[in-house]
Amino acid sequence: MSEILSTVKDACHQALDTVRDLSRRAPGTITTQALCIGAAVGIVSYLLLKKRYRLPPGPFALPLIGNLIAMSNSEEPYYITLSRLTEKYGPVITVYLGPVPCVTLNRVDVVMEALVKKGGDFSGRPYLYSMEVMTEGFKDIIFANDSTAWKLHRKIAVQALRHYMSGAHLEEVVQEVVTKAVEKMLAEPGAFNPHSLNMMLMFVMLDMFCFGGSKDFDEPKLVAQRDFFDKFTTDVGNGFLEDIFPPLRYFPTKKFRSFSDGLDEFLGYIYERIDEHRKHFSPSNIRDITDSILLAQKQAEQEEGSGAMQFFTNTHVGQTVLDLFAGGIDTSRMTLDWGIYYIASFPEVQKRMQAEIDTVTGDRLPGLADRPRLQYTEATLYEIMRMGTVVPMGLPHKTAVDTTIGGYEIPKDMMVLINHWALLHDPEKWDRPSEFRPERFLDAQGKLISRPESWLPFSAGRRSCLGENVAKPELLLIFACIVKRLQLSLAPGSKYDYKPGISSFILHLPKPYEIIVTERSAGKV
Ligand code: HEM
Repeated sequence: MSEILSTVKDACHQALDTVRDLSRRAPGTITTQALCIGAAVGIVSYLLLKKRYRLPPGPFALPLIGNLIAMSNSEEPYYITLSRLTEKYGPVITVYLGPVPCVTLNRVDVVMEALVKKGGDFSGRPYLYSMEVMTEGFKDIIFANDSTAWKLHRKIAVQALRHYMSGAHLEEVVQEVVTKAVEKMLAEPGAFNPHSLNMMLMFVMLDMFCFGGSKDFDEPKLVAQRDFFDKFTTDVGNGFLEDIFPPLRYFPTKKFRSFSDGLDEFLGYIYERIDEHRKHFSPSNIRDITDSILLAQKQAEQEEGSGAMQFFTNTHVGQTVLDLFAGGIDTSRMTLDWGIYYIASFPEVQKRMQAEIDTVTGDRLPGLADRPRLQYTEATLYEIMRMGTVVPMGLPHKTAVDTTIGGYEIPKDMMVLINHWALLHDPEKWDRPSEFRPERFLDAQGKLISRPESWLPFSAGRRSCLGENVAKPELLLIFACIVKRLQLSLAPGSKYDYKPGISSFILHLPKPYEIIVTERSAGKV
């Protein structure tokens, strides 16, 4: 009892100090008084929560606003700020997204403790209103909380991807789509920004994987979805006020209304494609990922009966397809933007890739069977992914129980973010982390070393990326086919810059740049 009293006394003293400070700075007005009272209430609750749970330390957070002002600082993305703050607070840092506390993990040992050693404690997803809307009530994989339905759909999606990887599909689709993209690049009259083309390359590719879609880069429906998607990921990456301040859900902001209108169209596109598949579905001819998921739905119905299908409705099917389609496009197209940028910026790396690819493939395009012999090219991909860090703060996790991390107590239902940028740029783990050096992934004989412990772009544990085994060979083949056919260089106006252009918690893109491409004589296949 006396401990609780002294905690309350301490909290009140600290709150009063802050209120006095605020009143001294801007005395008199009603707004100031309201701010002071708000500050006092916020600080008391914050300090009580902190004392009760020994929460990890972190920078001072304003009541209601939390650390949002510091986070929106355009000078430096917040994941880089957090990496610097580890010197003061250590690797586990509490920040406030508005009034919502959130624990960030900024070093590989605490990340592995959370995601692997105590995997079950950290495998939830926090409730986000915008994602509830997007996932039609969390009937998806990516944002669904740890549940029976999530486990089932994750398993089905892994099976669908494995089925797809078992044949020659991946290699054929990559070679065909990259050949089209290369033609488009060569048709550019001079320097051009490859962003839209990169995005379209991934859109066409995922459309073919998921729906056996058209290879046409100018297909109007696909172009419209691509343009929506670009805006959509920027909006989602910056978050919605509706997630933080619930009353706004009844009076949505313009940004939220535009998100929800675009989403209706995007979902319409996905469901239209699935409906077409249902009409021509045959279990003996599985054409693509959608067919694989429809097959799983049919098998579940035969085994369990229609009464047990509440976890496998048509909405679940639509959302699983959406997870693979959108999850696959977004991360890969950002990796492609970074990759083209680095390859064009570092001619000596490009030259080594081309020499390796030419030796291994002669006068044909690279294929999956070449992968073991494309060690330098694979090392370049890993370095692109390290430097590019396309999902810098990962996807949010949530604790399922009261637990601990790095010696701190973390209450149940706490949002937890993994700072992938910090792991991939940790100076304790990487020699000169801001330099682009693929050879850091090779041994003295030029062979790939085993995965460095701080290289976790796909995360780890129960929630780890289920597309890792598709994304790595797919991206390797894309880069290998592009540099086999083309010589890339930065256009005279574009200079290499280590700092990102666009960034948010789930977005990390280079500054807009232009390239010049020419056809290689050794690349004629
Ligand atoms: C460069 C490529 C990619 C990167 C860097 C990447 C990274 C990630 C990361 C960091 C997560 C969050 C893990 C966590 O919560 O701890 C994730 C989750 C996920 N990724 Fe990927 N990903 C990539 C490609 C793909 C592809 C190609 C697909 C599908 C075809 C995919 C599907 C998913 C799904 C469905 C999840 C959610 C898993 C769950 O919540 O259970 N990703 N990815």
